[in-house]
Amino acid sequence: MLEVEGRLIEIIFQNESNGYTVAILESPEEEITMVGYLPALKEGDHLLVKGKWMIHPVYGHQLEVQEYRPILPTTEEGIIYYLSSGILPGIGKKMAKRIVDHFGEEAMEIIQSQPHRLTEVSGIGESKAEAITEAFQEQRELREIILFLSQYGITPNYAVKIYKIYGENTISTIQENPYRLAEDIMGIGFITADRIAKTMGIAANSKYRIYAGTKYMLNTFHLEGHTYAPSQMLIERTAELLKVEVEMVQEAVQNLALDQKIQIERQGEETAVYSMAYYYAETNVCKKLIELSRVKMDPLEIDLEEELQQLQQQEGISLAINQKEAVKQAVENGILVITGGPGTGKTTTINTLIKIFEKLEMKIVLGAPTGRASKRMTEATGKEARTIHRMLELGFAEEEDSMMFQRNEENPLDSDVIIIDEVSMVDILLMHSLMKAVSLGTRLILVGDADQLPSVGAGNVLKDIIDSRIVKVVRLNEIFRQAEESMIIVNAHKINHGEYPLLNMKEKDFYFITKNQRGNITKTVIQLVKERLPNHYQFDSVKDIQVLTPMKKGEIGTINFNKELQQALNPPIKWKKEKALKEKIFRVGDKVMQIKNNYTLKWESQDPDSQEEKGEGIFNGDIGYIHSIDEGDQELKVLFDDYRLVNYSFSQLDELELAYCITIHKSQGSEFPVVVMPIAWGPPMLLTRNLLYTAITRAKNLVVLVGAESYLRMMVDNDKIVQRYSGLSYRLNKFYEFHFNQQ
Ligand SMILES: Nc1ncnc2c1ncn2[C@@H]1O[C@H](COP(=O)(O)OP(=O)(O)OP(=O)(O)O)[C@@H](O)[C@H]1O
Repeated sequence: MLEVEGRLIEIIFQNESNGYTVAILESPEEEITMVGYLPALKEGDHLLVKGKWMIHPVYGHQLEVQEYRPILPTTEEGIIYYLSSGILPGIGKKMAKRIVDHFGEEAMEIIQSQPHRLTEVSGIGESKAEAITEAFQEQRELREIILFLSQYGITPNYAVKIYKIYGENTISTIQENPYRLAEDIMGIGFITADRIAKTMGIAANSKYRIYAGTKYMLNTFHLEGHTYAPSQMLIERTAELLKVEVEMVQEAVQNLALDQKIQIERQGEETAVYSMAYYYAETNVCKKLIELSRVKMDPLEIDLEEELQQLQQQEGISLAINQKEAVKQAVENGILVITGGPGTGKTTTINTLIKIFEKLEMKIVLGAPTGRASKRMTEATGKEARTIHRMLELGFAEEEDSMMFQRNEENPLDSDVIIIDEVSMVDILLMHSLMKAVSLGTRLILVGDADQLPSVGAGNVLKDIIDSRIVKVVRLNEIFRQAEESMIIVNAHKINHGEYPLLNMKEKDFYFITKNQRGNITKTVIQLVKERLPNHYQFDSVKDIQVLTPMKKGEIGTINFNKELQQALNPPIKWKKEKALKEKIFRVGDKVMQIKNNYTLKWESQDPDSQEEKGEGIFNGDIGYIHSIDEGDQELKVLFDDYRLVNYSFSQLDELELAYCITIHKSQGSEFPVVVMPIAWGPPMLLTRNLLYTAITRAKNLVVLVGAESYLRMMVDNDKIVQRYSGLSYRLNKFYEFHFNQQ
């Protein structure tokens, strides 16, 4: 291998995320073009590089760098160049020259080992000497760290993040226990830390590895939706992952519990293992639910019966018994759950409650877990509803650099009544945050359909509360005549009860098109979306019709459908700009979805009548359209909800996905005029009753299912709900039994 020492005089190109660089190195003999992964280098750096020559078809001779090491310059000229290159604060060319005039070729050595001597140079006082020494030290450390970590495939961006946390101890910390990276650095997980550890020669049965592996596995349970892991299962899965003895993991679990890193709790027959955050969330939610359910609310200064009479007359409706019951309980209790399927009058009940509380000039706050659900709630009630995150004022705390809710036990929501819709989507951590911000004496009304898919995050919150006997629950089970007109609603209830839906009734809104082959299913879905439904019903192919599917992969998965639908609805045209990202292509006009909550993404309103001109936050599940693509600025703009325009830098595009077709899981909390869904074979855990139920209840005007009826029946019959390990209902029931026995 060739070895060259020289000074980097020009960086021609540098990819910030992976450090790939093309640069010119000036060696005593010649100027060399070098290429390779050379992260965090700056012009002026002195390097020793090792590599080999290659000939690029366009650029000619280049040195392909395989290894490099920053070295300190040794010649006087080199030292002046280095010191004045901007790396050190307050040193320009003149000062650099003065330092070198004073110390000669020893200058670098002196700055490193006897920095106090810098004050010998005229113009450098104590504080300046200190600042120079510190910056010099930092530069050197950072570079050493970047180099050290690059051996393990860690990009410079992460190296800088790691350095910020461990500082000068970075290398020793990682050498001692690389698994700390997984705990301390956002974005580095157990798998990466384990790879580093292996390269470093850390033994497979090292206690650090087993601790970290156990925590990783526990977190995997949380990601799968469980608030705890059954102890035996956790131990076995971890031992299998790490390929170590079960006894070793058993010991690790005990030690982690002794160190209060995890919590072990006996729940009846089960031994439950919790991460601390989930343990606190679950126990505190439980405690708050009990407190809220026991508050004695002051009676309202109205005659409720009379008020309801008047309201019913005004609105021209007669509330069902259970709706009236819901209103009464909401008034009398600190907390109430109102649950029911589609068309059972939940929204009507919410509206009645709002009118009653407003008449008494009580302060009401409305919220829902997602952007789309809160928008729907706003439309249905005529009152502003916000996402729970907004309601709790998520923001940067002054002294922290992480996001926190500004509404909490010290600064609770200022409201007499809080109504939350679509509670089935609220997970245990969000419920915990909400509970903290509700003060006793406020009426909390939770509304939702417990038969929808459970929350994406861990927990079974709504179902557990309903099963608990602690919190008052009113079930709405009457389907109103108006709602009964709709086969979507009738069939949703049928499916929920395990009955097969009625298909293809004349002049109705629920259709099944039989296609037995997958290729034909895809073709038919595309025809429906592109031509048949728009021609027959005047629906807009892109804005009104949503294709939903259980899965991502395969012929009827989102990836394939999006490719096909994009080609059919928004094909490439010469003047239409596009941006390719891995396998995806984003094109102007494409329908896209934000796939994670981003609270800091800024939007500007395009609607002159809108009250808010700008704001922040685009949420998981928000759907928009690509408005423009600018290669020069490396930006792509998306218009959400017809008025919020958002700039995505190209590096943020992994937050977006094409949304002509989305998974049913992602559709939770949203509604669309038309839902088209392929029905075909898939993994049985995906072909379930409540997935089908969730899919069809997303449609307001029309459902079209395309595929084989046998699979439709299979879905209706498959009422297996993947069990979620959650201790909320156990805890609430324990309290109930205890309390009951006391009385
Ligand atoms: N007491 C009532 N008498 C007559 N019609 C009613 C009554 N309550 C609700 N409805 C009507 O039934 C339909 C469904 O009611 P609503 O929208 O309140 O139900 P929902 O449970 O919120 O439904 P979804 O979950 O589908 O939004 C509406 O058309 C509504 O006007």
